[in-house]
Amino acid sequence: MPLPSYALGAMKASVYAPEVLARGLPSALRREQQPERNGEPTGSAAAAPLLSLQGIGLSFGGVVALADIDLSVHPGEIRAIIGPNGAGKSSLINVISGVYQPDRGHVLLDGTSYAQVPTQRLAHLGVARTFQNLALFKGLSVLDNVASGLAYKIRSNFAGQVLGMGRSRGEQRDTLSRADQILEFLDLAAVRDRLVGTLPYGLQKRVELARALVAEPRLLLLDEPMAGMTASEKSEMAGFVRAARDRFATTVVLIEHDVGVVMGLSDRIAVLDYGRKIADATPDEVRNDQRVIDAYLGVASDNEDGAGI
Ligand SMILES: Nc1ncnc2c1ncn2[C@@H]1O[C@H](COP(=O)(O)OP(=O)(O)OP(=O)(O)O)[C@@H](O)[C@H]1O
Repeated sequence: MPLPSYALGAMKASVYAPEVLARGLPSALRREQQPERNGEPTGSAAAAPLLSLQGIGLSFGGVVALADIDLSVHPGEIRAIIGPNGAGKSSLINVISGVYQPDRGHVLLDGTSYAQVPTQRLAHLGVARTFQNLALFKGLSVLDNVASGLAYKIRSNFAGQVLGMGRSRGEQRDTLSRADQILEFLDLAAVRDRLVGTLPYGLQKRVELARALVAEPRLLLLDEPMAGMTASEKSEMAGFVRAARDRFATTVVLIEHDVGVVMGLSDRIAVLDYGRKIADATPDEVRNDQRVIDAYLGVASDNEDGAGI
């Protein structure tokens, strides 16, 4: 479903307006609220990376979408990937989720190369994702949509499922119970039996998060989770993403246009520009990185009076 024009306008404005990037963030989103482990933020560089990208290159005809991208994301980290329009964010998340095969380089999850694992088996490795444009079953209930996030685990055969016999009955009970737990966790229990298509857009985005989370993935990929949302919905969603990381120890990689929200939510931020990674650092470092400022403004800013991202 295409995003409403007001949402696109807001997203582009947030990309190009440094004063938006520098704005104050709701206290619920401030980084000091994130959990610590032995005095270090969760996702510290001390642990081995859960996700590693090594020398990723991807072209579409003559267009270089990604060039020599390295990325290491550690367990429990919330990592944002940002960049101006056309920078390569979607291409990168599609490479990580196995939708695109890179022309060059390797994607490793816990040391295992994706090249050795068919894309459809990523869920079994513990990878779940949401999509930029909602990919929900609009004619099904919220509960059924969330339960579908566990479909890859159903082992019973088709006849067993249709007849509600044997192992399938127990599986069904377990699936629904887990879906109900996630609905409770994401404050969606009140709309459990509503058809997804009848819900406001912001709630549909949250249902998609619930469907990805129900399998308790090790790696959660979020493709513009706040796109089209109001400011308060974005703030709420950021809180849920952080809560999900805390509760399930999930590692989160997200791309998002609203850099103001990203700054408050992420442990580290990788910045792409024309398919290259130009920065990979903490929000504070990224905010003050001249290459990043230039990429977003599209001009050198020698005469900036300290206004950073
Ligand atoms: N399927 C495709 N076919 C041809 N070119 C593509 C395709 N997907 C992406 N590109 C090109 O690759 C480059 C990177 O695009 P990508 O969509 O990954 O950037 P992005 O940072 O996600 O942009 P946006 O913020 O506008 O969504 C762009 O030049 C784009 O036109």
